[in-house]
Parts: sequence; structure tokens; C-alpha cells
Amino acid sequence: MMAEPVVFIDGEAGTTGLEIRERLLSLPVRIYSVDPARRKDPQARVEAMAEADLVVLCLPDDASREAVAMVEQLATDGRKAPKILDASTAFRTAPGWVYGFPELSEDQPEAIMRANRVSNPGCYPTGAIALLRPLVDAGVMAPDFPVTINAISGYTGGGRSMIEEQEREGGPAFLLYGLNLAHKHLPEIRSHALLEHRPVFVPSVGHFPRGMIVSIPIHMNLLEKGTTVEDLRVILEKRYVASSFVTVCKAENTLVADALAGQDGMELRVHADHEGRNAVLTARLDNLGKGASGAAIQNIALMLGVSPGRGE
Ligand SMILES: NC(=O)C1=CN([C@@H]2O[C@H](COP(=O)(O)OP(=O)(O)OC[C@H]3O[C@@H](n4cnc5c(N)ncnc54)[C@H](OP(=O)(O)O)[C@@H]3O)[C@@H](O)[C@H]2O)C=CC1
Ligand SMILES: CC(=O)N[C@@H](CCC(=O)OP(=O)(O)O)C(=O)O
Repeated sequence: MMAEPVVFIDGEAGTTGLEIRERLLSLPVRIYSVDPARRKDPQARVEAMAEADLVVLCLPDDASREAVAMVEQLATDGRKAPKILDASTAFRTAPGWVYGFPELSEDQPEAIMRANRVSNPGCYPTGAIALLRPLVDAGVMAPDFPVTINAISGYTGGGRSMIEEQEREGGPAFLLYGLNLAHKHLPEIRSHALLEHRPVFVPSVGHFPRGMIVSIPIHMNLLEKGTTVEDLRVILEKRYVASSFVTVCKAENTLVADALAGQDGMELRVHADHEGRNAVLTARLDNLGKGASGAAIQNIALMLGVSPGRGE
């Protein structure tokens, strides 16, 4: 019998690391952990990397870059170097890295399977790219379309510091942020949705732990001439018909942001007015599910060639 592949989660004790660890129990892999007292010790981390077939980086961007350099050093030293799945923002548009959104195109699962370096998508880009990319690919949305994205996230999206701030008595009920219009997810959205211009992106955080809605208003007359609301629905339905994670649902008048908390799926909708002049595209997901750890498990399964089935 073949030995189970070994996975090391660097940053195992953080918000994303803990979620990935828990979900990994459903895959036939062995988790290699370092002594918690040495979890930031470079020597202990390099030893763990050398034991692993895959290292999952759940670290801040700078620490992720350092960890990648450690793996590269192993290879330079002629030692076995693991594949890398990075959860941070550091490599999502970097050359040599494959974007870990299997639904991006027909070829993407195969590209992820073959890659040594995969970047796990950001939570907001997961919703935005899922809505925009099929419309650009189908030619109904021009690459220079003036895209606006509004979004609300549960506070776990901000990691440990935001969780502590929100769970202190008197944490804010709702706030807009990223109002310098330079949010870290913009390059990733622009690049993988194949847009020529940077979207206007206004994220927000609500006083609930997990859940997310990404919404994109559309003036229908700015799309390619003759495009109807029904066309948008059909394009999205066709794109995701075979997906186990992305579902195109019927339009609703209200959407609750945390309805998919704890789940790995994502729901897409096309809402429109009666005349079909204005539309709003929405994606609802769990920021820690399909927006982070759920996607990571999809990518790990592809990268290691394993399927869920254990512990379920
Ligand atoms: N929260 C989310 O929704 C999502 C987060 N991500 C990304 O995942 C990464 C981690 O985020 P998140 O889990 O939220 O953050 P957390 O702050 O919850 O966790 C980060 C973890 O990394 C540890 N760490 C920090 N520096 C080092 C280092 N040099 N060596 C080893 N360990 C280190 C931290 O330890 P300590 O606390 O002791 O400093 C902590 O355990 C980030 O890049 C984030 O952008 C991705 C998708 C979604
Ligand atoms: C609510 C909140 O603060 N969200 C984070 C993004 C969530 C996240 O950490 O996303 P990635 O690490 O996957 O890029 C932010 O806006 O910076």
C-alpha cells in the first residue's frame, strides 16, 4: 500500500491554519506538526518542510515569502522539496504560480494538479472572479467595462486581531474600509477576471463571524449591445453546471450574508429590475469556506491526487 502523502501547515495555529487542519481530516493524508513552542523557529519549520510532500502556508505575506525561500533553499541543497500551496496574498499574480481557483477555466484543475506552486484565492476575489470571468470570456462584458464591486464579510476575514477587536464588548456593528480604493485584492481580481481597468471595490465588515456577499451592479446598456439579463444567467449556469462547489440560484429580494457559514459552496445570482435595465450580480459564500479553507482543500486534493473520503 502506498504511504499517505505528508502535509505540513506553516501557521497551523492561525485562523486559516486551524480551519485547514480540521478539514484535512477528511483527506487521506498525514499531517506533520511542529512542537507549538517551536512553531516560529526556522530550523523546526525547515525540518518539517523537508518531511512534507506539500506545505500549506497560512502566514502573513512577508512570512510566506520567507517560507517559500526556505523551500527553494531545500531544493538548492539537493534535498526533497515539497509542493507549496500559499494562502496569503503574496503570489496570486506572481509568474510561475498557478491560481488555485479550479472553476476559473476548463484547464485550471489540470494546471493545479501539475503545479509545484499554487496560490489560494482571496475571499472577495473568489466571488468577484466567479461572476465576472465567464461574462468576459463569453464576450458580453468588454475587458474595459467599468466594474464596481461592493462586498460584506464576516469579521474572521481580518484574522486574529480583527476577531479580538470585534469580540471585545463594543466592537463596531458595520464598517466600510478600503476607502483608499487600493485594497490588496484588486490586482488579483483584475488579473484573473481579465479586466483592463482596476474596479472600484468597496469592502465592508459586519458584526458576524463568517459569511460574505460580493455584489456587482450592472447597467445593462453598458454590456455588449443586445445582452439580456437572461443571457447573463445562462452564461453563468453553463459555466458552473458541472461544479460541485458553485451553484447558480434563482434571484431573491433579500440575501442574508452568513447563510452559508460553515459550508464550502458558493451561490451566484443575477438580480434585475422588471424592465431588465439594471442588474446586480451576487456571490454568497463563507469567507473561511470557499473563500479560504474550502478552496485550500480542493487545491490540496488536486495537488496530491487524493479524494475526500476519510473521516466523513
Ligand atoms: N482569515 C481569512 O479569511 C483569510 C486569510 N487568508 C490569509 O491567510 C494568511 C493567514 O491569515 P489568518 O489565518 O487570517 O491570520 P492569523 O493572524 O489568524 O494567523 C497567522 C498565523 O501565522 C503565525 N505566524 C506569523 N508570523 C509567522 C512566522 N514568521 N513564522 C511562523 N508563523 C508565523 C501567527 O502566529 P502569531 O499569532 O503567534 O503571530 C498565526 O498563528 C494571511 O496571509 C491571510 O491573508 C486567506 C484567506 C482568508
Ligand atoms: C474582513 C477583512 O479584513 N478581510 C480581509 C481579506 C480577507 C483575507 O484575509 O483574504 P486573503 O488573505 O485571502 O487575501 C481584508 O480585507 O484584508
